[in-house]
Amino acid sequence: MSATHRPWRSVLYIPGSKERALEKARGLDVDAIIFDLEDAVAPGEKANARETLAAALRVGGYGSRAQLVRVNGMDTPWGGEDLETVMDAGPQAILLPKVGAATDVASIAARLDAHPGCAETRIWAMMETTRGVFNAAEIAQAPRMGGFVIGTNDLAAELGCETGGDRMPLMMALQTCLAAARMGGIPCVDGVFNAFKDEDGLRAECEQGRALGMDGKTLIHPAQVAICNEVFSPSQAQVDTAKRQIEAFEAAEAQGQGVAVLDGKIVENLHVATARKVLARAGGAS
Ligand SMILES: CC(C)(COP(=O)(O)OP(=O)(O)OC[C@H]1O[C@@H](n2cnc3c(N)ncnc32)[C@H](O)[C@@H]1OP(=O)(O)O)[C@@H](O)C(=O)NCCC(=O)NCCSC(=O)C[C@H](O)C(=O)O
Ligand SMILES: [Mg+2]
Repeated sequence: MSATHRPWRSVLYIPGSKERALEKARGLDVDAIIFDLEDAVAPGEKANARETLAAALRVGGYGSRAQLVRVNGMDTPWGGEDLETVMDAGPQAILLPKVGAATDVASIAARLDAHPGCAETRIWAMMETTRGVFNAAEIAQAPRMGGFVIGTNDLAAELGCETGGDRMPLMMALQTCLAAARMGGIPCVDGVFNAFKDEDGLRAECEQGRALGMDGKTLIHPAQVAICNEVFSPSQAQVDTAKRQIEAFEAAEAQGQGVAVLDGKIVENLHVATARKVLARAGGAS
């Protein structure tokens, strides 16, 4: 399934060091998993996490959930070894932290090009630095680029802004990254909601992310999954309309028409593209 035609509603971080969580994720109703070697893993656990994660990836069992591995930055003592270990597993995607420019991505893409097991591996970018925000458009079009994950914690820390409430201080960064992702034709997944026991707060932030146009949200705890899937899933009425729009357009096309009419409204190519995205968002992992 291509990145643009699959759901990205719920994207769960799992610390690479936690065997129990790695096991539990095989049964969770999430669209994607971020296996984390970066911030969820303490410095003293980095080497152990790398091996624990490599073993879990070899065993597999994550079904149709998309799988991203977040490595440590290449400017840290761990990034290089993370990348070597992860490349040997032939991952679907590598998530780079604190991407500041397209060249950060291009240098990793060149290393993937040289690795025989990584022909299909995509690179995702954590958008969580002010430099990254201002270079978002070029990053979205970097080689092998698969999508953006917003890092609201790092962004807020660098900006020195407050994160609670309506996230107004982050809005320029969120919308800039989202617009760049749309220009590059890649998914954009919102940042985490830290207070994982606050269901109302999570729901409100999911709704805000959906209203902004985010494809989904990153999560830190299994208890956040159901609310996130619910908010980012289209309603049954939206799914039905999307299916009918596609059918109507295909029927019109078969008769040599470029435009269909459904319920008194025109259906053109762009509506069909939106309808297909609605159906993609309605999908789930298994
Ligand atoms: C937040 C946690 C530390 C809480 O852990 P814990 O107290 O162990 O939670 P529970 O006892 O409630 O766990 C219940 C069961 O769920 C499993 N579990 C917990 N978390 C996960 C998970 N993320 N994935 C899969 N399974 C999980 C436990 O193993 C329990 O299972 P069972 O034994 O069957 O009952 C913890 O949730 C956690 O570590 N979360 C991940 C934190 C993380 O990944 N942080 C880094 C990513 S966020 C980030 O970096 C943001 C970004 O970069 C930015 O800048 O914004
Ligand atoms: Mg971060």
